[in-house]
Amino acid sequence: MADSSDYEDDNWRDRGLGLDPSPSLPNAPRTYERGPVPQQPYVPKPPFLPSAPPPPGQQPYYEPQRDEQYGREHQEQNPFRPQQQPPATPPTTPPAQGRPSSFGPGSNGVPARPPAGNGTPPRPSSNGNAGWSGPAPQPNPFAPSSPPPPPLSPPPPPSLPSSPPSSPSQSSNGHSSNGVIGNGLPPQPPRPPQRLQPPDASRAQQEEPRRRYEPGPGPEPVWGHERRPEPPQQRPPEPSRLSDAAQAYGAGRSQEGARPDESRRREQRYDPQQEDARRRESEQRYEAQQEDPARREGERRYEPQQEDARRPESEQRYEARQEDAPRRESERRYEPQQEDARRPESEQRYGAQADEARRYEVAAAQPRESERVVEQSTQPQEIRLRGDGPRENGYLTDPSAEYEVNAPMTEEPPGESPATEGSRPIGARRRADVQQDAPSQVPAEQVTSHRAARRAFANHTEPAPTSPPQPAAATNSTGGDAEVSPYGGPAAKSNQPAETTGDQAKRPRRYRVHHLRDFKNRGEKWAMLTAYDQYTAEIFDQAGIPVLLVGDSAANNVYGYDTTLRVTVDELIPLARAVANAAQRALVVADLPFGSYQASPEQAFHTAVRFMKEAGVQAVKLEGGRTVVPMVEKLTQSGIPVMAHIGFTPQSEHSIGGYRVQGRGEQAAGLIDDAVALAAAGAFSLVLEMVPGDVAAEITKRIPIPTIGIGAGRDTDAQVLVWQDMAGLRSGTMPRFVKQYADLRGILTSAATSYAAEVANGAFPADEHTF
Ligand SMILES: Nc1nc(=O)c2c([nH]1)NC[C@@H]1CN(c3ccc(C(=O)N[C@@H](CCC(=O)O)C(=O)O)cc3)CN21
Ligand SMILES: CC(C)C(=O)C(=O)O
Ligand SMILES: [Mg+2]
Repeated sequence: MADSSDYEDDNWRDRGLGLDPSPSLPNAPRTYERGPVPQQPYVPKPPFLPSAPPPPGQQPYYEPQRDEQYGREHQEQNPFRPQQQPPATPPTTPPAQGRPSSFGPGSNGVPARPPAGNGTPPRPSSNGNAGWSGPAPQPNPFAPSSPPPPPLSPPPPPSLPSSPPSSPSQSSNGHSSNGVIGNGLPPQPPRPPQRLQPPDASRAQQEEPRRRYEPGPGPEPVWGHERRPEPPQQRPPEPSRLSDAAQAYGAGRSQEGARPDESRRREQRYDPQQEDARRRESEQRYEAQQEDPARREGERRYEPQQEDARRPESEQRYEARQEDAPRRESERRYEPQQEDARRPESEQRYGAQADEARRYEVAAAQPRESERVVEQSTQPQEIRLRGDGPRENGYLTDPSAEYEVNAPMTEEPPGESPATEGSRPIGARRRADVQQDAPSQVPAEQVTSHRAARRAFANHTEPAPTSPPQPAAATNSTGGDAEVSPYGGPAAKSNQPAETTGDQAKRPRRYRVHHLRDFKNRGEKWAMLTAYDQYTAEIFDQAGIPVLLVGDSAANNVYGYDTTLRVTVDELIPLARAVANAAQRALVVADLPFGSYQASPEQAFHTAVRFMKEAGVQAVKLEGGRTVVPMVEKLTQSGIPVMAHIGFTPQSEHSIGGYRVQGRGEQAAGLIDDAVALAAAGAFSLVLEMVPGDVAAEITKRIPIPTIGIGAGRDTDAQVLVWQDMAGLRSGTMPRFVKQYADLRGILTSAATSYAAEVANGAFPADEHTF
């Protein structure tokens, strides 16, 4: 029986459950991560990581020394860590041996690059051989020399552990919370017992659990999982204990076939013939578009001189992979509403975007003679976005102080003169200044610039009703949920498309936490994407993505760091501001960076307030299980919605010991406990990263808040992917859970190559580009 002492004395941390007792970084400073926290002033002690960056200009960031710092073995586990390149390897040479990946060449699903001479210059690096999109994609930077390490525990059994979570040896996995438990590190200070909610159901029956986010009728415990709108006879019995849960889970599985819509979906997923047909249909439509003579004048303007409708090699490669390569099981599982999301179709629906893509593709098939000339210019540049500059780390210098002390805000009216800008903190500028560039803030009468006009056009050609599968949920709870600020101000949004017909009318003005809860209640799945800038935010927002995450994955997808641990609050806030400003409907969530919330609930509060004030996000996300329950409580009680994140928590990769699936075998119980505790603490949703599918399914049933899976199977309430993975912008080895829906990298490479070639051969600029 897990009583509150399980949490008060932190016994649960010490139940080593098959964890590597000596994960990486035994000597790493832990000041930010686990300091003797709450009462002590927060004093940054840089360098906070084992390898402080070198002074500017001294040595390359990814110097070999980092091998020594982290160890070769660890580095090999990190698919995001830019590695030293074999200098002799030519850029177009695929890796001889790579970690098995569905996106690498060879046996992993990506056909080798076709020979040159088909109109598209060779890509500097093919899938499967490059690292993050950050610094210097070089030949084969990620070809590991050994296969990934075996998982900590054997593959998950067909059913969940049968022991109740009250068993001390199983009620926690020891590190599912944040990956730093049970590894020999000093325990954290005890937490106030009254704040913690035991996850076991027996206690739930004795006490009225918190139901902050519990929707729907019925006096169910907060960890009840009767949330999905399934026929009552199909519901498994309410599991009050884990053993029951396992039983119920099994029952739920066996009844899957009884759910006609579900089984139909799965049949479709696994029907290659149907898929082929859909693909060909899509391609035909796409080809028809290529011939479409009805192009807008404004687009002709950008048309290259030498029209060549041949699609670039990049697309052929992309499609070839989709068609020919043996697709992995995981890809099939994650197939969205099948071909709906395939590019040609979506291009058709998004007319303007399709034409734009075509322009690029036509351009990509341009001058071949000059390829050799521009080859050099298309080589990956050594762009080191990683800051060598001052490293303030973005942490509050004094989290015990009031926010206003740390970052004073001057709430000045929008019309204020910019003359005072320099003297104010970034946050003080707020939207008054930024909104001019934010599509959501530009009134129609101000649409005078080319960009603004395009925005207005795009708004009028918003996604057709059939795409992508929009959660219709928002409707009921929002019906006429016109999100007009009662306080006036930027909520005018006069360029926002009118809520007219189709799904547009079903979408709320702004997705809010309760809409996500409604989705879950109705069994409607939805997608979250990361976004780090204005345009992606705008695009995803208009595509109907209800939640955008400004992830700390910006570390490796924007800043070029090797892990998310490096990104700071000060680095993330500007990105979050751009996204929040650009997103009209989406709920914008920002990750709290590593070190910015673990110290204490107060620290978490101050950091979250910064994101709310300075970036304008509507919610924050933080990683960890029961260890962060006090932080979640503090934030939610302060009016800050919190998205929790358990399973593989990248900020704890060094403690976890690499990129590993979490919650296998006996760890499952602890993970479930974490999920239940976080829901009880008030989190509005829960990310499950790299969690076995059956465990994620069980958690999804158990808690009333939406679960968002990434590498957690199909049974979570929602999915999330890093957008550069989803759209094929970055190269390199992809995690298994990634599916690429486009080849942006190929498109951009072609565009840049063609541009450079035309500049080189004098084709650009032409007369029409000249004033
Ligand atoms: N571009 C990008 N995509 C992501 O999914 C992502 C980021 N960046 N940055 C932050 C975290 C880190 N994440 C990661 C990183 C690596 C693996 C990975 O290598 N997984 C392997 C091994 C799994 C195993 O050992 O079982 C895989 O094949 O999925 C997974 C998640 C997810 N996040
Ligand atoms: C992968 C998602 C969930 C994330 O945390 C991030 O992008 O930072
Ligand atoms: Mg993150």
